[in-house]
Amino acid sequence: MHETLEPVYDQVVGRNPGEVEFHQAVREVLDSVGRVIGKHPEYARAKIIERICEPERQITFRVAWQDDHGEVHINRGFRIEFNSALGPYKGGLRFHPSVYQGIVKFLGFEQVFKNALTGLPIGGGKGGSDFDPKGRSDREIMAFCQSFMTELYRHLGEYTDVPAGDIGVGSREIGYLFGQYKRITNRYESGVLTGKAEAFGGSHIRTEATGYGAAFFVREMLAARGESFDGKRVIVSGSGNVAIYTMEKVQELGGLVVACSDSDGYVVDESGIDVALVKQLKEIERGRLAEYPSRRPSGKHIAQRQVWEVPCDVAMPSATQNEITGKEAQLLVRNGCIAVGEGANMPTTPEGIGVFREAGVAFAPGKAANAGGVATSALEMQQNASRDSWSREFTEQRLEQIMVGIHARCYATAEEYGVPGDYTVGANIAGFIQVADAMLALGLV
Ligand SMILES: NC(=O)C1=CN([C@@H]2O[C@H](COP(=O)(O)OP(=O)(O)OC[C@H]3O[C@@H](n4cnc5c(N)ncnc54)[C@H](O)[C@@H]3O)[C@@H](O)[C@H]2O)C=CC1
Ligand SMILES: O=C(O)CCC(=O)C(=O)O
Repeated sequence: MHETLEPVYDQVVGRNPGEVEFHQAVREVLDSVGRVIGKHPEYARAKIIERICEPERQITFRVAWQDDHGEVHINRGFRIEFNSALGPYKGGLRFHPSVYQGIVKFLGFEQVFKNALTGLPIGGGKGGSDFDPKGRSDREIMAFCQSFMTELYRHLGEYTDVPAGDIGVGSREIGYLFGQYKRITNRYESGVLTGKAEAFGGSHIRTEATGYGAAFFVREMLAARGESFDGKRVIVSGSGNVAIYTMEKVQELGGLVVACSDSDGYVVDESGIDVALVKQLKEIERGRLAEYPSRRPSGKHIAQRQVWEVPCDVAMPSATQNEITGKEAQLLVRNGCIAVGEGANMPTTPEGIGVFREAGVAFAPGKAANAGGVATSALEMQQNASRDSWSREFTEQRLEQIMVGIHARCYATAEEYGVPGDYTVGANIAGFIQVADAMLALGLV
């Protein structure tokens, strides 16, 4: 890290004790932007880096709700409104028992740079709760969402803060959240949430966007090395929203997806993962991957092991943070992996990234590779603002153009700063400069 940034990092650690994921995300960005500091003394004078690491607003609240047996539960809700220099705070909500301030803050911080990379007018934020949706009935999910929104609504607005989904939050939850927002405010404010169902203001392709976008980004990254998905063995972690649509698009682009996972283990299917079956198991039955082989005998379920042990050419981590440490990265490299595209947010630890860098593996960081989701959310906001609804084909074309553009921008920035092919540095610097310039222009606020 640039020597002038060490004290900034120490201050972040001191002011946010115990929030290790947030520290990790900040360190990665500061490691990259040290290259910018010498060229732009105006950023240091205006303390842009110190300001960019401090959320504009942090909201924590109680969420009380009742289960189907009448028992009362208390969860904690969060919204980190990180940076609004480029537009309203924009970023998803995560419902998972592991959620605490440090996770929401790291996600909000990453979101600021990711959203800048899309080139669209959106600031960065993130939220969620330690609520565990696993095994809950529809009515319980609705009760939780209504209670969550009953507090959060006062902080939201299409020009203020616009949440969407993330782990544990999909179009069902967004529907319940929107319904409660509309009821409390008596406003049909379509653009206040994205990821809505197409029946009431949702955009075509938003469901698919993060996964499709990640596949487009990796296609571009492979092309930059004279490679393609054609005939490549691909493994994907997770089997949720991002994983499913990553697999779907990779297969369309000629890759052979041979494995995917959930928190109980993984499925390997040498004839190619049946994505329609994974959708049925996960999106409709809300069940487990362990049931896959009983419906498709070419598949084998390996319990309590990690998908990274399956040999592949391309790995696309699409479940959660820190799932590839140095150890898993070494295993992937040993087994011949040549490219990694992060569908999840921060799934690779700094040690893992180091292993890939050393081995010359093409590596697409989440804040670039998974930006298609939030970019399509911004397209949803555009459609809502103009009371319009675009076709599926047109929306997917826009998504593809945006991903090609993000790839080109990260690639060119890495070259400009003397680290050709390093998309981590390219993404961090390109996103940072855009936000920093806007912050300078907006004055000391
Ligand atoms: N939904 C979206 O549009 C976007 C999501 N992301 C990121 O993609 C990742 C996946 O999100 P979604 O697919 O939306 O969520 P999801 O809830 O649809 O699926 C999550 C998947 O990850 C697995 N998983 C979650 N926590 C885990 C843990 N602690 N250990 C092992 N497996 C775990 C689950 O079993 C599930 O298969 C997250 O990192 C999220 O932040 C990034 C950009 C946009
Ligand atoms: O679509 C959005 O607003 C949020 C997507 C998101 O949470 C993410 O990019 O991590």
